[in-house]
Amino acid sequence: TIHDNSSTLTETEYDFVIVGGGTAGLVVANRLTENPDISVLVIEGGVTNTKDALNIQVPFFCTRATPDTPFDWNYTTTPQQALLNRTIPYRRGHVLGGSSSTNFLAYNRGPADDWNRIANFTGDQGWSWDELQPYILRNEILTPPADKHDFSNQIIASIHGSSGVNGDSPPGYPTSLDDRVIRTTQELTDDFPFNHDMNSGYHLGIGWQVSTVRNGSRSSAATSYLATEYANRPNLDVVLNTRVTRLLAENSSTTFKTVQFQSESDNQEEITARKEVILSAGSIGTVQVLMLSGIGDSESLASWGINTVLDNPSVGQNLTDHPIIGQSWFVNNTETWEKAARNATLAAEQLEEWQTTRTGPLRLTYLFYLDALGNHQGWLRLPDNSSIFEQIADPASGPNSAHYELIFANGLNFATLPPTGNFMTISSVVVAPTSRGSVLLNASDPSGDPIINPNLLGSDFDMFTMRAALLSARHFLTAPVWNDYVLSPMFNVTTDEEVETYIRNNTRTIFHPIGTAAMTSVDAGYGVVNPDLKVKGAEGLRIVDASILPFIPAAHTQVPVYIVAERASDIIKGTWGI
Ligand SMILES: Cc1cc2nc3c(=O)[nH]c(=O)nc-3n(C[C@H](O)[C@H](O)[C@H](O)COP(=O)(O)OP(=O)(O)OC[C@H]3O[C@@H](n4cnc5c(N)ncnc54)[C@H](O)[C@@H]3O)c2cc1C
Repeated sequence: TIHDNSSTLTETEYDFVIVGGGTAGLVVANRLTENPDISVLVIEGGVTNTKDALNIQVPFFCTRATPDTPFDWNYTTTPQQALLNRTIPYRRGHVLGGSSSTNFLAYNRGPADDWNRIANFTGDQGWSWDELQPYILRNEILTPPADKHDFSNQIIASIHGSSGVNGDSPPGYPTSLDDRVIRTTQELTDDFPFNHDMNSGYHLGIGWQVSTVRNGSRSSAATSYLATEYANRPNLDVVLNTRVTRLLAENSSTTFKTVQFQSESDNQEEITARKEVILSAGSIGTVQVLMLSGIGDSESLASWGINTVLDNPSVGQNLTDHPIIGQSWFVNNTETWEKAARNATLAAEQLEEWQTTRTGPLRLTYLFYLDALGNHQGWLRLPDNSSIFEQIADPASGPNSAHYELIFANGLNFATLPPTGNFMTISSVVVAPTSRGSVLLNASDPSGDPIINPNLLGSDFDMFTMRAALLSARHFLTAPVWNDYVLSPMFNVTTDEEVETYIRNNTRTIFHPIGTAAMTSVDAGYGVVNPDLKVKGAEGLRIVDASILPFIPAAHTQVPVYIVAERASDIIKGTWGI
């Protein structure tokens, strides 16, 4: 049952209490309640995903779901040193389904070596690519694209899940870029080879993007893992609009089975887990709850007026994220996003088409501004002889893992659309960054917004790679097939100095924070959780969300989180024999 607030909850104890009804939390809730004898409560701070939710449901409207909406926590970063001290909105889903309800829908499993590195680093081969295959398939149900076209030359259906929970599909509507992107992989094959399916474990090259879209609408953890048939389970309660404030340790021990939350009337109430509390509040929320509960670096906790229950300096450190920048060009084509963006009647017709048939351009994960996704992605490496490798060892997880990504979009992705002109945009993303940031509490208001510093482009490698990725996007457009299409760059950014200034002025985040409660081997001496995701030094407490990833995948992060949550559910079932 889904409750709007805690006043309608009748139980005060559940077998498991899950903090955060987001991407990971709803997977675990679903899997644990497959056993009718096990009771689960999910406590979600955000709002329902079904009211006023067009911006969540329509794939094309994904950039409107956040920021500055009730669906977002509306965080802001600290001034980013490498970005001329700019602060950046740091979007996080504040809604059932968490960030899977507000993200930009790209489906990426990451390269095999990303998972193998985690397995080797943690000493648990269960995290290896091969051993994770059943969990990858358990998550996914590949569905036909909205326009029902034959997609056999776009992705390899046989490597995708066909009986999982979370729907995805290849692009549902063709764009005028599609043929040209594919022709480029023929004209510049050495630099931009075609990859028939980037989710095979080998992701290098340019390929067709899969998105978490089912029947033309967003598929989120809320629409899939908490579909009506699951939400109706008598052993599952989900309470919305209820923020967890901290966990309480049992009489001066380090057993954390009681969750304190803020009720609608603003009282602090408590609920207890008979077996375990599972923190799934995401890379920001999870470590904030840990620190408010006295789990963290003791000196920092003292400075915030919080008694230390479990000293662990790793909590909130190791924040890793993907920086992104876009470049746009004027193009010789009127079939771009600008067409509907400048024509309210057409936009209304397209919305009507989506509402009646779930097809048409709105099916696309087109973004009206900021970061753009389109029908293709590319995963690419710096040349082996790049000068930066004289300074640092290759930070990618292996020789088949990308350093950067290109994303191709059929329009302009800036907030203010000029009155004339049609555009295309290629976004460049550093996907193997070496800079690390942190999430800390705010000394003047520890339970208010945390201090988030993703430290974007905070290393020489990241800056070097961003520059190379930006130039790579330009190189892509030197293929002859673009000659009659690309008219001129939107901005004249030519000299080394201009490129650097452009990067520092325009880089943002693609919202993939991970690593703040990192998983390490049992005897590592640092890190926050063990390979079974139990919090080091604590009893009754596990973490299942993006925060446990020790390294950032060279991938958009929702599918890695789904994979972690599927395996975690099995680990938890194993612990309790359920
Ligand atoms: C704007 C945006 C675009 C993105 N685009 C993509 C993309 O295209 N493809 C992709 O793969 N990934 C994308 N991502 C990243 C991906 O969505 C996330 O990595 C993933 O969803 C994180 O899952 P999670 O379970 O760790 O956290 P979340 O899904 O964010 O879940 C955390 C949940 O906990 C709740 N919560 C937090 N604190 C508390 C508290 N104290 N009490 C109660 N509840 C709490 C939150 O409200 C939220 O529901 C994007 C993310 C964003 C924000």
